[in-house]
Amino acid sequence: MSSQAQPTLPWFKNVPSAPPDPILGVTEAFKKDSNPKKINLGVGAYRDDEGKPFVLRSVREAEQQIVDAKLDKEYSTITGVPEFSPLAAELAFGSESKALREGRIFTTQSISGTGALRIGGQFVEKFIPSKTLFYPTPTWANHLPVFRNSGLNIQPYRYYDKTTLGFDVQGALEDISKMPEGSVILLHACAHNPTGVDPSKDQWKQLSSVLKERKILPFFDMAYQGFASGDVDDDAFALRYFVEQGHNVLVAQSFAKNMGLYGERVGAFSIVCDSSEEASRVGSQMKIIIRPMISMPPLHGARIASRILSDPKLKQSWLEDVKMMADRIITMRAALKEGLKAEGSTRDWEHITNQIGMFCYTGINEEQVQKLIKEHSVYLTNDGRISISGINTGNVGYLAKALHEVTK
Ligand SMILES: Cc1ncc(COP(=O)(O)O)c(C=O)c1O
Repeated sequence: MSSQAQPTLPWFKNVPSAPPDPILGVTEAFKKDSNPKKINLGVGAYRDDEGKPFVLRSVREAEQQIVDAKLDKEYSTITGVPEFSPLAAELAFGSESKALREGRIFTTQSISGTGALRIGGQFVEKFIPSKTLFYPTPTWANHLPVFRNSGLNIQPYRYYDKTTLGFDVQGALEDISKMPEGSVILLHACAHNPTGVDPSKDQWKQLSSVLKERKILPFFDMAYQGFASGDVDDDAFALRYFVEQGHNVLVAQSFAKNMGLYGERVGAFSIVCDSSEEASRVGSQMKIIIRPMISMPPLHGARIASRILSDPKLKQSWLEDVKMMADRIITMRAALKEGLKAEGSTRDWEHITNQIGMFCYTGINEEQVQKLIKEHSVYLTNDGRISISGINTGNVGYLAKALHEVTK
């Protein structure tokens, strides 16, 4: 110990205040606003047409079954939910998946999508020598600290073209051509957050072939399976195609949005290997990554998801609700675009309905965002991203008016 050591008491006097989280900070500001017309377009948790949290019928029913079966007896004996990982893997990779049948995929329960990304990041840090992960620009704000805190060197690649408001395929391919062999690339499996812009099927095929040639390892973040098209299998196209093409991939899955289980933190992390023996080795390492982080995953939410995925009736009801939620988002996108037209806006708002999924990149600048917040009590992130889940038939007219006011 140095003799120059600072006095230790009081212990925390040098701890500075941290800046608010860019997304959760929006909700904090929203809560403080007393305007009855205020709208929260920050967080992407699904809301019904009255702006209330939505509990899926399948979730209610599965929860009742769990209570009736008195599964609480197992609370002190089980480590994680044994049937959950195979069911999650089947949802992601498809029941027809050859890799799955061959036992080449290791899957483990995780603390929702974020926890899956984090343990995946840690695995990359430990076993992929380059320790470098390329992320699309822009990407979900939390990706950066998740991977940085996993000890990775993170680098951007071009994804969104602000002039075409679409996927910058040329920019992405050019950047991929310069990625060092052995790097990892983060891909949003569907419903890219925040842009709502996904590659087309042909562009996915092109990406698959280029990434394979360049020897880049794909890490899929699948936080919105079902929210892009309303169909969970269609939304898994890119991931399943890559696996069919022989890629080894890492996958983070979240059930927060598509089952409305945000608070239960239900997720899974998978690695597609070359053999079942390799999957078993990889799995043994994942276990020792997870143990000191969370020891073991929680039961309740994963039990709900397992029941839904294994009971044909519950699964059908769930798939219908996924479709309903995705359709409501499409309807609200159209209503917002129509509302802006009705206000007399002459701006091009076509991208509102061209984009897919929970989020819409409005294309408005930071000054306009601040005006929306301060003058209209409409809350959103600084980059102009709005969560469609915060829009409903009751507030879409007010929102269109406010958006027109700040952009005319
Ligand atoms: C792109 C993306 N990935 C991952 C997540 C993680 O979500 P969760 O940890 O709530 O499952 C989110 C949530 O907003 C997201 O938008």
